[in-house]
Amino acid sequence: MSIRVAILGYGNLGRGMECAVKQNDDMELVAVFTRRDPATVKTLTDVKVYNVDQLLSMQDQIDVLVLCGGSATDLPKQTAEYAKYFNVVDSFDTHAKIPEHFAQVDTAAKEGGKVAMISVGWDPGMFSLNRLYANAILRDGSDYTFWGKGVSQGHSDAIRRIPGVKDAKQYTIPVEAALEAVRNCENPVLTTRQKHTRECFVVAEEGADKAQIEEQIKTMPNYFADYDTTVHFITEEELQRDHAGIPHGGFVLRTGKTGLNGEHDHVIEYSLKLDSNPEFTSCVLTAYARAAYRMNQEGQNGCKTVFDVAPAYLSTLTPEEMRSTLL
Ligand SMILES: NC(=O)C1=CN([C@@H]2O[C@H](COP(=O)(O)OP(=O)(O)OC[C@H]3O[C@@H](n4cnc5c(N)ncnc54)[C@H](OP(=O)(O)O)[C@@H]3O)[C@@H](O)[C@H]2O)C=CC1
Ligand SMILES: N[C@@H](C[C@H]1CC(C(=O)O)=NO1)C(=O)O
Repeated sequence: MSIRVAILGYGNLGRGMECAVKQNDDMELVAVFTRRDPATVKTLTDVKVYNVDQLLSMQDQIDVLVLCGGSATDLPKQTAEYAKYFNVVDSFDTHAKIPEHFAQVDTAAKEGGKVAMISVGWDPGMFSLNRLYANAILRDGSDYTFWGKGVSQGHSDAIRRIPGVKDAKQYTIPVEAALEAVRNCENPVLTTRQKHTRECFVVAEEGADKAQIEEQIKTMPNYFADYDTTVHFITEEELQRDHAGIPHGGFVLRTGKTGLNGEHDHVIEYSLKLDSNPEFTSCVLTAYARAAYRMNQEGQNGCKTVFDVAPAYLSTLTPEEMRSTLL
């Protein structure tokens, strides 16, 4: 029997989920839910679209609800709200607020006897896993994470939530000299500001106060305050013409030493090069949706992160197939 998946929130990630579920023949997409008028939401497939006020009435038709809202303002409310009723997966990526989000979602999921997986994606998500593996293995070392150059969906979403902003895209740009020093095993000590810069392209509403929008972006805690940030105001046409894609990627690196006197240097590197940040992130969400369903079927409940999920839960392979093909 297929795992019945539903989506709440139809934006870049929602469209990515629509594609990702189609690539998994043990799953079916049963519905898309939106806070808007369903008639205004045009999907890629013939999946039915409902307003979110229909969601609870369809509880018995859904095995896993994937929350595709924004981390800045949607997921802090929605994940805990629906974890009481559904197995849920979200991509919450406001790193500084993950402990608080975990606590709220854990209470809700335990109350409902459901599994809730938070902060699933690539960072947080796959990059988190690789930071943990590298740190556990190379005990004497230094960790580094670099993103881009590419479009951060979380940062773009955060800008779009500012009053007076009609649309926006944010590029994260690694400081090449910092990346080179890390790859040369120089083990540099780098501040947040020394690793990345951020460049924003913003379409302002007619008559909006651009100086105030720029100030709100540059001082935004957890997103921009600790970075050197540039803001460009452009037209909707220019945004569509010059910034239509959502590519991204990055590296997790750990450089470390072994030997009784640190005789030998080692570099662990995990990298991603993504044509579509939302479509890749949705593929990660889909694998963890499978895991959430299976873990709940075993009687597990409460909030989980990628650290709590044994890899076998993610795969469609049988244990024998895994042992014969992946070991
Ligand atoms: N952990 C990770 O590695 C990653 C995490 N993310 C997270 O995913 C989040 C979502 O990103 P993304 O999908 O790009 O955000 P979007 O802005 O595209 O969508 C967010 C929500 O906004 C609403 N929305 C979308 N389009 C419109 C529209 N035209 N008019 C009105 N409302 C609209 C939708 O809700 P509704 O349908 O209810 O209106 C949607 O769920 C990011 O904030 C980020 O935090 C993203 C990438 C990687
Ligand atoms: N969560 C990020 C995924 C990566 C990208 C990123 C950044 O560019 O700052 N941080 O983490 C996203 O929303 O795209």
